[in-house]
Order: sequence, then structure tokens, then C-alpha cells
Amino acid sequence: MAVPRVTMDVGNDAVAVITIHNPPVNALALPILAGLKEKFLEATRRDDVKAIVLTGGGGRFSGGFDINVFQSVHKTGDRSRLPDVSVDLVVNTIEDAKKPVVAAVQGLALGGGLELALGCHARIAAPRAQLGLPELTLGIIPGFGGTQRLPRLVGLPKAIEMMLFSKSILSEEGKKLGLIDAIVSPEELLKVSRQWASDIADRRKPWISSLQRTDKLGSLSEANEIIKVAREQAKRTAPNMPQHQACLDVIHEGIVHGGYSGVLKESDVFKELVLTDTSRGLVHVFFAQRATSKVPNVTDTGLKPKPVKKVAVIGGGLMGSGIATALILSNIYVVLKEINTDFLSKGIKLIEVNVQGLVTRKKLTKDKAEKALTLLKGVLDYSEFKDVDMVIEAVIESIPLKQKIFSEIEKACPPHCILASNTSTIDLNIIGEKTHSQDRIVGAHFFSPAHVMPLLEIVRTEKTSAQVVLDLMAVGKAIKKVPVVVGNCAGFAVNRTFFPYTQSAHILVNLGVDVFRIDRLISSFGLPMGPFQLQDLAGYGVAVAVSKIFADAFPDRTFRSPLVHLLIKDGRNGKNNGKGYYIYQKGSKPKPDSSVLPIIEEARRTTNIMPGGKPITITDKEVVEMILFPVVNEACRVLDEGFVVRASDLDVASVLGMSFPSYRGGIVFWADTVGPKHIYTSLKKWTEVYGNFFKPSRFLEERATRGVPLSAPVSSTSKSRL
Ligand SMILES: C[C@H](O)CC(=O)SCCNC(=O)CCNC(=O)[C@H](O)C(C)(C)COP(=O)(O)OP(=O)(O)OC[C@H]1O[C@@H](n2cnc3c(N)ncnc32)[C@H](O)[C@@H]1OP(=O)(O)O
Repeated sequence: MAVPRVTMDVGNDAVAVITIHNPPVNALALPILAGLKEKFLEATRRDDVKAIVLTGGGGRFSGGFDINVFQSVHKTGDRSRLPDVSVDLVVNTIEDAKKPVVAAVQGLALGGGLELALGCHARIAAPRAQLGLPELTLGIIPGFGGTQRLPRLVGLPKAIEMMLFSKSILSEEGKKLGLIDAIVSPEELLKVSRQWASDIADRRKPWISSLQRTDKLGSLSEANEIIKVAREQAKRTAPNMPQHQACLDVIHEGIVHGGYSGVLKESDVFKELVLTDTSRGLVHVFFAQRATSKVPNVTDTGLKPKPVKKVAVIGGGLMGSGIATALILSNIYVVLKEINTDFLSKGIKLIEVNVQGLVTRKKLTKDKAEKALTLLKGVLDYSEFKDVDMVIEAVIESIPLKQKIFSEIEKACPPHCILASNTSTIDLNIIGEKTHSQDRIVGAHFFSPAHVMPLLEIVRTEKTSAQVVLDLMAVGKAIKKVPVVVGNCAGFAVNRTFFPYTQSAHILVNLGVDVFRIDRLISSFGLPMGPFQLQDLAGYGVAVAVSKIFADAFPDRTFRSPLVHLLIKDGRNGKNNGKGYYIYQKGSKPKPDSSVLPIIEEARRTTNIMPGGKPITITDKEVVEMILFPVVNEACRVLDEGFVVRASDLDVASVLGMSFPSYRGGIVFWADTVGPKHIYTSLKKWTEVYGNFFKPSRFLEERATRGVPLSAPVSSTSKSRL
């Protein structure tokens, strides 16, 4: 691995080009920051240098401060590892240098990388360079002066949008906003930047310190109003995260007391936020997500992914149409197969609606939408399957139907074709039982809506070949999903881990706890909605089918709640027919439906589990724990039985597939934050009172007793299914 370094070359034009070399993204590791200081001081000292250009090697300016440093601060609690860069390097050494500095930006300038460029006296960029301050996604705020300089260059509303929503822009937009001074081709970038720096030194171009500017800030009252609106919005969109309000506090400081005062406050707040649980969770998710692309015996074997250009999707329902949408949006040719013209046109219509929805929400241009739809072809037979590289079956969860389809596609497709199923629960060995192609059979489990949700759970059986897994991972990345490779068991890793979630919610209701209170508490914890609203959204058919599969697979820990059947008997089917636990009316938010209460009473009478026939008294915290600890318990079994490569894969899957709050780091990380011992003793106590559903797993018991985190690697004696 190349050693991170900073180089300096001084040309005949008396311009020193200082270059950051730290592949792949030129992260600002501590030696890089030290190297920058040293080279800037040297350039300032040398008489043969009149101006400086700062750039990054390998076609990228910089992906920002080295996030590994945050991780080591999280492990040690030692904040002194965070360097004092903002004042010492950016203000004193770069912005206040006696020689002008120009940033030559290409590829990307993110976080601390962009902040270095903001401290320069001009910025020249190559086309389509990505510029942004995504620090809030790591639970912190920009810490190298970005909260002060960005508003001064692009105005307060745009700067707040870029920081609070971590929204990056391209250099073309940056030019329009005044963030970038000129856009030139990559070949010309250094030449023009050197000339620009020379021109500033010779006073042919203005020498501007961003921190001193106030022309784009507007009046104090305007600024106050903008910040107030942003605060209200952040309260709604990021209620459990401190960094949003903190960022606005720091921006406000700079508006009221000047940029330098803002920089000082920013530096303090940045360091405080690094040690919050939010930052710990988000930094963990950042690395955990990247770790999912490393799969032992697959990505370390020297195999290369084979191109997948044409995919057949079988079934044009909600899932099939979503999957087809995701594929065509990434330029993959799709054949959609249905059993009759009526279903086929419905499937195609759903895809068109999906694509149009993205255009309406401004996530896709009209041109790209039209181009994507030209890649779709609807068919009623297998004749188009003769040259497909992959089939994704997405029909209803019926074993005989899936077995029939797999026998047919084995004959209809070329021998290299990947045979994937989007089943969310059925054992893949059973699906492929009637074929001779077990090595090509794999699960491609998308989450609904498939063109929006980022997770792709790749289910590998003992027979699936490494090449097939690798190819599917590559397809997943090509369609902008995060592929997580898991083993083959009932519900696979994600649905299996989360099956106790709805179950425990039903136990609580049958113990006398109010459904709407449960939903409110789970939403406040950070999931987008509670278990009952989620059940309404999915429709009760799904709830019945899924609970049957888990009841068969795990009868010892299944709670049979009569509630859903009673709701169906009452003519309810959740959001589908507008009536569930909530009432759904077009254009308004779901309203709790009090007429559901007698049905709940009936369920309670049937189960009769309330101690002494009276509703239990329980705190808000206990409600959340009684719903989530059984999920942690199941996660422990999934880890113990070796169905995921590493614990952090379950964290990523829970965040991207189940919308578990990323700022809590994912299900296992959160459990370790809460403490295995507390989880174990709580489950044990509930088992005594409420039965075996809560019984702690062997893995949890052992780790809690030995004081080992749940995320610590599973011992090599355990059986890995991967
Ligand atoms: C003081 C400052 O204000 C604080 C900061 O600057 S905090 C940092 C702000 N910057 C960011 O948040 C950017 C984070 N990085 C990214 O979003 C993306 O990595 C990227 C857009 C730069 C590149 O994406 P992509 O090309 O898909 O590559 P990706 O797989 O993500 O990253 C490549 C490698 O670089 C590493 N990396 C990326 N950015 C990094 C960073 N800022 N620090 C350390 N490592 C980083 C990744 O961990 C990965 O390592 P691996 O190969 O060992 O898994």
C-alpha cells in the first residue's frame, strides 16, 4: 500500500504545486495534514515561490478528513487525537498566507477536502467534480471552517441545504453559485490554476479570503429568519440527532459575531460531537457498509465479475416491477414476463408509474426516464430468455409454482445464466430441488419498494458458486444497491432477525398496552413507523403468510395473536382498503381508528394473557425494549448459526432493509450500546413472567455472562453457512 504523502513541485513560473497523495480518495489522514502544514510553510518561506496551487493526486481532490481517526477516538475516548486544523492550517497557514493559494479540484472535494479548498483564495474545477459537506451524516459538523466559509460563498439558504441534507453539488452548479471560479478540462486544470495563482500574486485577479466576505449573507434579520425556519425543519426531520441544531448554532455564531468567532465555536462543537452516540453509530455504519463488499471465499479469490447486460424478471407485481425499474434505471436491458396480457400490461404500467414518480420528485430527468423505458420489453413466453444473463423470479410465495418456474428457466436460459429468486422466506434449496443447476441458484431478496430501498440481500446456499455470488454483488452495485451476502435459512438474515418485532408488539397489545402508544414510541425511537402502521402498510395477507412461515420454522418462539384474523373478519386490510388500525384517506395522514379498540379487546379476551386479567403497567422505555430485545435475541441466533459474514452486516441490513435508525448504528451495534447484560437479564425476567417467546439465546447468555460484546467475532468453531 502506498504511504500517504504530500509533495511539492515548484515550476519556472514560481508557482508551487502541493499535491495530496493518499489513494483511493486522498483522505486527510494525520500525516497528510502534517505534510500539508510543512509544505505550505516551506512554500511561504521560499523566495522562488510567489503563489501556490493545492491539488489531489489520482484525479480526486480529497474525500475529507480521515474517518478512521473518528473511529479511534470512539474506541479510546481520547479527543486529543483530533488535530487543530481549522485555525492553525486553514486560517493561519493557508487563508492568511502571504502568498495566494488556488485549489485545483477534480473528482471530488468532500468534507474537510472541500473546506481546504474554501480556505484557498480561488477554486478552479474540472467538469462534474462532486462538492459537498456530508459531515452531518457522520454525526458531526464540518470542522475545518466549512460552516463559516460555505455560507459566505454560496449564500445562507444554499449552504444550509448542502450541510443539513448533506447534499453535494457538481462543479457546474458550484460555478453558478460562486463557489467555483472557473471550470476547465482536466488536462488544463493545473495549467489554468497556476496561471490564476500567478495572476492573484501579480494583482491581476482579486485576492479573496472567504472568511472575510459578508456580501452574500444578507441582513441579520433575514439570516435569523432563514436559520429559524431551518431549525423547525430539522426538528421534524432529524429529531433525535444533535448535529443539525448544533450546525445551525455555529452558523448563527458566525453571522452575529463574525467568521473567525464562528470558526472557533465550530472547532469546539465539532470536537464535542465526535464523542456522541450519534457519531459513534453513524461512523460505524459508514465502515460497516463498506465492509459488506468483502466476502470471504468470494471477493478474495481473484474471480472477476462477468458482465450482466440482459435480465429477465418473472412476475410484474409490486416486487417484480420494482426490480425491473431498478434495473432499467441503471441501463440494464429487462425482459418482463407475465402469464397473460392483462397482468403484463399492469406490470408495465407499474414500472412506468415508478419511473414517472422519480421524474415528479425530480430524482430523474425526463430524458433519462424515456431512455430507461426503452430498455423494457414485456413477454408472455420464454423465447426471449435464450440470451439472458440472469433471471430474477418474483412471483407469489408458492413452493410448487417456484419449483415449476425454476425447472422451466433451467431449460430456457443459457448455461451461464444466473437463476435468482426474490423469495423473502422460502428455502432456496427447495426452490431449486427439481433442477440440476444448484450452483447457479441464488436469492436476490429486494425490499419493497425495490426501486427505492437500498438493500439487496444475496442469499447463498452451500451449493451456490462463488462466481454467481460475485456477479450478483456486481449487479447489485450497478443498480446502486448495497448487497449483503447471507446464508440460507427461514427468513434469511433480515426477515428472520426481525420476525419477533411484530410478534412482541402483538404480545404487548394482548397484555393490555395501547397499539397507538406502541407505534408512537417506536417512531420516537427512530423507525419511520411503528409495527402496527407497518402491518397496515404491507396488508394483512402478508402478515398472515409470514407468521405462518415463522410459526412452522420456530414454533418454540411464536406467539399466535388472533388480532390480524379478527381485523380481516371485520373487513379491514390496512392501507389497501383504507381501514386498519388506522383510517387512511387520500391526502391526509393516517388517523388512529378508535373503532378498532373493541376488536383488540376481543383478541385480549381470546389470548387471556394479562396477569390477573388486568392490563400491565409498563414504562415507555420498557415498551421499546420488549419489542426490540427479542429482535436482538434473534440476531444473536443468526450470528451464532453463521448466517452472516460479520455482525456489522446485520447492522447494515437492519438500517437499509428495515429502516432501523442509522444513528443508532444498526441492531447489533445498538444492542452493544445498551449492554448485552441488561438485554439478557430483561429477557430472562420476561421469560419467567410471559413465557418462552422471550427466552434468551445461548449466544446472548454466554456473551452477557462473559461480558463480551455481541459484535465480537464468532469463534471459528461455530459453523459458518457462508
Ligand atoms: C473536519 C471535517 O469537516 C470532517 C470530515 O471531513 S469528515 C469526512 C467527510 N467526508 C465524507 O463523509 C466522505 C466519505 N466518503 C464517501 O462518501 C465515499 O467514500 C466517496 C464518495 C469519497 C468515494 O466513494 P466510492 O468511490 O464509492 O468509494 P468507497 O468504497 O466509499 O471508498 C473507498 C475507500 O476509501 C475509504 N474512504 C472514503 N472516504 C474516506 C474518508 N474520508 N476517510 C477515510 N477513509 C475513507 C473507504 O472506507 C473505502 O475504504 P475500503 O476500500 O478499505 O473499504
